[in-house]
Amino acid sequence: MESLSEFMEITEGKAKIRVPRSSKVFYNPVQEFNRDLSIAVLSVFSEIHHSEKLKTRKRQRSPNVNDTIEIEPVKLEIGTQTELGLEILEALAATGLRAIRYALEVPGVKQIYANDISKTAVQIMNQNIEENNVKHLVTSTLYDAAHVMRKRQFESETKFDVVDLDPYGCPTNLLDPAVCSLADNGLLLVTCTDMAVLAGNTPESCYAKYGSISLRSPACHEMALRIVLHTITNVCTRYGRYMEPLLSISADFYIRVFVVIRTSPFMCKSMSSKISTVYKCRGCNMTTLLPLGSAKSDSKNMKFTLLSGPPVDKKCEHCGFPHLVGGPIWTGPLYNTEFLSRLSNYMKTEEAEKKFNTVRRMRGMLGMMQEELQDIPLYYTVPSLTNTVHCEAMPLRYFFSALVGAGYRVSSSHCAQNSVKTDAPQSVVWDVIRTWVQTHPVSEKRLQNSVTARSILSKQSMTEIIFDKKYNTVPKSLQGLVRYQQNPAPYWGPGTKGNSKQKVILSATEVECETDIKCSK
Ligand SMILES: C[S@@+](CC[C@H](N)C(=O)[O-])C[C@H]1O[C@@H](n2cnc3c(N)ncnc32)[C@H](O)[C@@H]1O
Ligand SMILES: [Zn+2]
Repeated sequence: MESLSEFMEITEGKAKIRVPRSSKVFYNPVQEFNRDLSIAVLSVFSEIHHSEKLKTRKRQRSPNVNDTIEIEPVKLEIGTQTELGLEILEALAATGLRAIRYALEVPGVKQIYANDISKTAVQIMNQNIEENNVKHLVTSTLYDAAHVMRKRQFESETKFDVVDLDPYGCPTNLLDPAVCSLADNGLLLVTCTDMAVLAGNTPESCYAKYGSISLRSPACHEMALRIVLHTITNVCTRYGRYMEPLLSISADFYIRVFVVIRTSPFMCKSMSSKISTVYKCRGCNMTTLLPLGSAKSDSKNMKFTLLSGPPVDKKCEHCGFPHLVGGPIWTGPLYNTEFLSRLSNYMKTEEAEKKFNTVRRMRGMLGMMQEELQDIPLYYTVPSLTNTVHCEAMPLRYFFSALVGAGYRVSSSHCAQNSVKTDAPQSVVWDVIRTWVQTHPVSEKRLQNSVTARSILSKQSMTEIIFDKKYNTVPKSLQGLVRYQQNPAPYWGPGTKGNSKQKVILSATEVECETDIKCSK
């Protein structure tokens, strides 16, 4: 062990921890947002979990009580052991910071298990647990994470209520034991930092790790989320279980999903209708989805059918280029709307205001998620559309107003600035661009050099498009909130094994959007 002078003290939330200056053990300050959000999610989840447990207990004690049993909300305590509280595994705990913060900040905890495979990490973790006075709530272990989870699955009477996987890079080798060690209605929290793989730089590695081909596209960050949700679904269904996302977030250099794991062999079968293959045009980037199956229910039964494909012609109807095939990806919802609204209500409280350094960013992100069209997977970005035809940039609000005026629904995505989700057909999206080009013409030279632009612009617009310069894409409720984090902090990026020095990119500034178009730093 290093001497005390070789440690630096870090305060985050209610925890004060020591990390060796040599930084053999991982501490990434940029992940504070990730940890804050996890604490907020767990706080809300803990309340729901607790009242479910109380209901189950009441039912067991008096079996004749019906399903509509009412439970008075109980104020759960923080920092003391709650009998029916959460049993949480932090499988890759490093310095123990996250686990200690869970103990000091999440209400209704029964026990937290903080595990790491590194001996040095566990030594430092033990010291941190002691100094934060949470020995009664946090137990450390020095094992391979898979071993801890399998041991729980096979040797314990109860399973974990929460499993948190926060690895360097890819978590998929731990998903099977994680799913098997979770109780029914338990919560799985997963971080993935291998964004290059998930965003389409190495589709073959993505297939090897996640069982899905990633594609480079403007919507690659949402596609990354959907690849991971597909992978978790795929693991779950092997065990007669399925997952339901409470929250899925793309932030900074990583993604993080919070999914509830439930058991139902019947629901497992219907998952094929929520997983789709992706066809992406090589020329104009338009993406078309083909679900693996269809599940429709009448009043009595669920009917499963196979679908015919492909959903696109050999050549793209807009630009004539062929398609790349990617996926499969999850095409069900990214969020549970009821949970989102409970979480954002919690975020508005004074308690949250005092507790989290990153509260403004969390509010902004959650607000955006609540606005997002849940039934529309993937998004366009306006710069990518205008770049495809080489025309002048178009403000996001013009694009929104054109689609709304033509009778379609629109929203942004929290994953990317200038993003547009819409139920408008692809041809209408191009009609907006065609109409824009009428007053913002593309140079003849550029047209000559781009087959894609020529093909798209040679067609007549079939939709009446009106641009409303005054349209505001940011609802009043979200104005003044931090929506997209643009300039990350020094040492921004995921850590790597055995090296805690990260890429240095720009300075730390939050971006606040009063309107949708320009974000001032
Ligand atoms: C990204 S860090 C965890 C950071 C921590 N969750 C936090 O929020 O501060 C990853 C940790 O996983 C540990 N690790 C890597 N492979 C492991 C395995 N198979 N089992 C347990 N721990 C492992 C590493 O030693 C490292 O401390
Ligand atoms: Zn095309």
